[in-house]
This record gives sequence, structure tokens and C-alpha cells, in this order.
Amino acid sequence: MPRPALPIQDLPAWVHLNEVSFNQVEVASIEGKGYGVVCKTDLSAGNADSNNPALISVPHDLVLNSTAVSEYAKEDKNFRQLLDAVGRRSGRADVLLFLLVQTAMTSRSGPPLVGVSNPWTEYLRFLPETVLVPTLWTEDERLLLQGTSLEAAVNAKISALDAEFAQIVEKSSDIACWRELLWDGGTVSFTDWIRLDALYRSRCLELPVHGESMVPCIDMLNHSATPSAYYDENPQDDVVLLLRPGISLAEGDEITISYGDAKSAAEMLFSYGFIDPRSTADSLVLPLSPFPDDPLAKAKLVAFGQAPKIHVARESDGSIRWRSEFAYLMCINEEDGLEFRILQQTDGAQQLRVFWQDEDVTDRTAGFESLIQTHPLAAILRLRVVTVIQEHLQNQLQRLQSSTPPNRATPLQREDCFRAALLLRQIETRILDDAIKILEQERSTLMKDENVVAYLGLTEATESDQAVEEASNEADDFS
Ligand SMILES: C[S@@+](CC[C@H](N)C(=O)[O-])C[C@H]1O[C@@H](n2cnc3c(N)ncnc32)[C@H](O)[C@@H]1O
Repeated sequence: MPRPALPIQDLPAWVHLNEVSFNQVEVASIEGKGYGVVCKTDLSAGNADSNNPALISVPHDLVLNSTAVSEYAKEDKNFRQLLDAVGRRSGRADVLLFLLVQTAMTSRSGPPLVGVSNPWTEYLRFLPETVLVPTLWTEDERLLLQGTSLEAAVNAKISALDAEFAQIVEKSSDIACWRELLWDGGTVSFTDWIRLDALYRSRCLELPVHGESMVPCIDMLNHSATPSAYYDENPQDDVVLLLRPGISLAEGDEITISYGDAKSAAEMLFSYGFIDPRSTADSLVLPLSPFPDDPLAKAKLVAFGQAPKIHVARESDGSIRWRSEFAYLMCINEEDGLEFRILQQTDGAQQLRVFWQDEDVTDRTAGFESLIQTHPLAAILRLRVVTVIQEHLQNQLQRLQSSTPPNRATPLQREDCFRAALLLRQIETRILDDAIKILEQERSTLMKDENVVAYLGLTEATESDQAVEEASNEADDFS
């Protein structure tokens, strides 16, 4: 449901009312980035952190995280009832539930039927109506992600958000006052939930003391690969924005922070809706599944205990590294010395244990790369893993290349989404190409390993013996 947004010109009044301090800086429109923070005068920082006054200081009681949501719940018994029924599963989900209630409160005209107004009720109305993260892209725009590592990730996220929202609708509908505020008359919808998730992901900060939190006003700072400022918590737990030592800025210059330089292009696009190639790690993460015909597939997945993945990254010296802990477990079998046993515990419960060469390695299922080193067929096992990873990356590259979009965005695709997807596709194509090459080199080297040669020779001999035997059996049958 459309709800009135507040013009950014009203932010100084909110800032004043809530005792946030802005020192020689202001929020302004920044071309291509929405709002940002700019200098109202020339600024320069000394060389030591401690000498630099805070450009923005936000009182700690405005910081929004799961602890703050619990505090709000103490003051509002209706919200406490809702949080007890629906929330307390994760910090993120509690903050989103709190923001959903603020959204519903501002969607109705007149005083809220339920819910207590607080600084966030109004601050939320300064935030953008949309963010360019792919969970908020249209179906036509999401087609641009076909073949990239984000294709499956975005679909999975939308399904997870759908399940979260369905649960909120179901559980809160049992509470009359919340049913009336949230659902009667369609005050909020799934689109609001996706938007709040996007706002949370793109605006939450990792505070040094209080961890993952949303901080009003500090969340107006844009990212740069060469940031001029950083945030911190002072001894009073207030969040402060400080110029980096030695930085000089002129009046009107934008002040920026870093959103991190270890995130891949896919992660940047997923979390913030843009890619800055100067500050992204050249890396890629893909999901991996066990062989569909592996009778031990389910046991392997349970024993591994995490979602199996392939990580590929370019190191600072340009070399490509890959790792996939599950690929080793995926490529070994009973005849190699892998065994699953169900142990009965004293309390009657059953436990799945994993044995490798008769040793219990249940706690080391992510460590098979080193566990196989002492196996007489170590080179063969590594060859299997390298082959699986190479095939997987080749399939991914093929999907990426076979779904290349036309040269320009269609009328149903926003230009920014088109450009971001194209950049992601270029980055991922390059890294997949390079990774496939180094896997091929390793495969060729392994194929020359004397143990591999002997093993493959033996396998071929056995197979041709079997073929001769089968042929003679067939001949027997014919006769
Ligand atoms: C924490 S908010 C920053 C304030 C935001 N620009 C606004 O208008 O409210 C993060 C969002 O700002 C935008 N943004 C930040 N840095 C950017 C950059 N370097 N290039 C493009 N967009 C950027 C992205 O939309 C991102 O999701």
C-alpha cells in the first residue's frame, strides 16, 4: 500500500528532535546513488584518529538491533505479545518485524490503533521506496541473472522470505489487534516484507561493540573503494562518524565509508544493489549437490551438516584458488574406506557416525582433503574431485554463455539492473574461464601420476576383461 514518504528537507528537524548531531555535514542527493552525506565546508583531518571531532554522532538509544527491539517490547505490551508469538528467532527477523509494525502504523491515517510511535516510525519514511537489490527486481530483470551465481541464490532468498512472511501472517492473525492493524484492509503486504529485508541488508552496519545494527543517519553514507570516513562507537556507546586520518575534503564533496572489500561482485549486488569493481573480491560461490545416483548421498549431506559449495577466488598475485570440502566426501565411497554407522546412545537416541579407514571422523567431515592424503589412492581421489569441480564449472559457464542477454535493456528492464547484471556476468565468466583452465592443468598432471596410470590401466584391463566375458556370454546366449 502506498504510504507518504517524508522529504529529505525534513530530516534536520528529525535530527534535532532526536539529538543526533551533524557537524559541518548534511544529507544531500548524489547523482546515481540516492542520498549521501556531503561537507558543508572544507574539512581536513589530523593524522591521529583521536584528534578528529565526530562529523555525525548518533545517541546509542537510536541504534536498532535485536536488543533494542526487546527494549521496545518491554514498553509496549501489544508488541511484546506479537514478538513472543512471531519473533525471537533471529536478530534480523526481530528488527524486520519491528519495522513492519512501523510501516503499518504510518500506512493508516489517524492515530495508530496499536503500536507505540518511536523515532524509527518517522525515520523509516525518509528511506527509499525501493533498493536495486535483485530480490526487488522484476521477473524480466531477474532473467538477466540466468547462469550467474545469483540465479539460484535470489530464487532461494525469495522463497525463504515468502515462508517467513506466511508464518508472520498465520501467527499474528490469531491476535485480534495485530490482525486489524496489519492485515484487515491489506495495510502491509509481502512486497513490504521484501522491501524491509532489502533495506535491512543494504543499510545494516557491523558495529565494533554492538554487532549487526541499523543506525539512522549513518546509514545515509554511500560506499567508496577509497573512503574518506569510518564509523565507530565511542565510550558512551554512541555511534560516531569520523574522518580518516590525513583526509582533506572541499565544501560539497561527498563523504564515503567502505562497505568492505572482501565481498564478491555477486554479494555486493545481492546486498547493496550495485557492484564497485575496484573494491570487490574476484571470487565466486556455487552450490554443489551430491551425485543423484549415490546411495550414500543423503548420509553424506547429513554428516556434512552445511550447504555444499564450491568457492573460487583470485588471489592478489592473480592465481586462482578453489576449494570445496564437500566435493571430497562426494567423491569417496565404501570401497575407498568410507563407512556410515548408526550408533545407539544410552538415552535411546540414534547418532550418525562417519568412519574413514576405520577411524571415526564424524567431527572432520569438512576435512577430507587432508584425510585422503595418506590413502594409497590419494591421487585418484583428487583426480575425481578435480574432474567433478571442472565439470561443474564448465556447466555453469555454458549456462552463463548460452543465456547472454541482448545488447541493451528491454523496456521492461531498468538500465541500472541491466548494467549491474552485465558486469556480474563479465566478472563471473572471466573467473570461471580461468578456474577451468587451472583445473585442466591439474587434471593433466594427475593423469600422468604413476599411481593414476597404474590404476587406470588396471581399471581398463578389468573393464575389457568384463567386456570379453560379457561378449562371450552373449555369444553363448545366441548359440
Ligand atoms: C546505506 S545506503 C546509503 C544511502 C542511500 N544512498 C540512500 O539514498 O538512502 C546503501 C545504498 O546506497 C546506494 N549506494 C551506496 N554506495 C553506492 C555506490 N558507490 N554506487 C551506487 N550506489 C550506492 C545503494 O543503493 C545502496 O543499497
